[in-house]
Amino acid sequence: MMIGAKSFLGLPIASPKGIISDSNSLSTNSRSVGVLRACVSMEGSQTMSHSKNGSLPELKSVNGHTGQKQGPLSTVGNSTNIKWHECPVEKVDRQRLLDQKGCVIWVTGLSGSGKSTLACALNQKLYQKGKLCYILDGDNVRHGLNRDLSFKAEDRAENIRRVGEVAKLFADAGIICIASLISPYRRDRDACRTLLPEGDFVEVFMNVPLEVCEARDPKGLYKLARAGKIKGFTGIDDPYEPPLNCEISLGEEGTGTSPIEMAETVVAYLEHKGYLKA
Ligand SMILES: Nc1ncnc2c1ncn2[C@@H]1O[C@H](COP(=O)(O)OS(=O)(=O)O)[C@@H](OP(=O)(O)O)[C@H]1O
Ligand SMILES: Nc1ncnc2c1ncn2[C@@H]1O[C@H](COP(=O)(O)OP(=O)(O)O)[C@@H](O)[C@H]1O
Repeated sequence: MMIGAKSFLGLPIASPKGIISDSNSLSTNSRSVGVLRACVSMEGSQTMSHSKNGSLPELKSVNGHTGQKQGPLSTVGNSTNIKWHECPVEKVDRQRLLDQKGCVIWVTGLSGSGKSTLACALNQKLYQKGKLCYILDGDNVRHGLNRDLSFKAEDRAENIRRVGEVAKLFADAGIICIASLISPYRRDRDACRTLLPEGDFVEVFMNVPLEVCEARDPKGLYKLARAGKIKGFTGIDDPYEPPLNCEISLGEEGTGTSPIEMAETVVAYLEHKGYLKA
């Protein structure tokens, strides 16, 4: 097992290069320091305050530019002559409205490891706390946006890239976006991580052995894969690369065994890192 799992606030988690055990260890952990810095800079750059009558927050930064495209023309990929469009209502303003910070909870693991179940339990827990979440589930996204993609390696990579970009937009909207996909390749997950500010990408590994996933087999897919009726099935005849530096590894001792306990572990992490307030 590549990840050490320890505890913070009495709950075990894995840290990028070892262990986060309590707030004292934050100063020695680069990613955690990054989170703290991000939080400080968010505080420092607030552009909203609540209006005197206590209703909607007021924008401080309105400067009359309400649709101007500024800056030079760019070329990005195959898109030529494009310009970035700024708006005075920014991420920090949306976060103040929602009283939370946008981020991406990236849930990775084998088919049957409990990704969708965790995503749903986590969404419910956060909803009960008045926090806005949205789930991007691999199975669901493949019904629409990614219906053109197969399960060969390059299509899985494109699947992850698109979901990573969409998740980034949700985080920019101030929403806690839960992306639950097998996402079997480290390189693809790491590429999504780099799309987001330090700390805003929380990788959650469903550390459930293949034998357990196969015994669950709720859709009968492992049986079909073993019978050779599905080719390139993750864990059977296609690879899964477990994370080396995830923030949370569920399935470790102390992270809980039920979906609700696992969701509580993730909520405690988000609370500890300051994502459940603006
Ligand atoms: N060959 C193969 N390998 C793995 N999974 C397969 C395959 N074919 C179909 N399925 C079903 O597709 C679901 C996984 O989709 P994802 O988008 O999460 O996969 S990936 O991230 O692109 O690898 C996965 O859902 P989960 O069981 O929820 O993980 C399966 O239902
Ligand atoms: N923590 C858990 N403990 C026991 N069974 C679970 C747990 N989480 C999910 N399951 C069960 O495992 C099966 C697969 O869960 P699912 O969330 O669909 O996995 P995935 O999305 O990774 O394919 C389902 O039958 C689900 O009820």
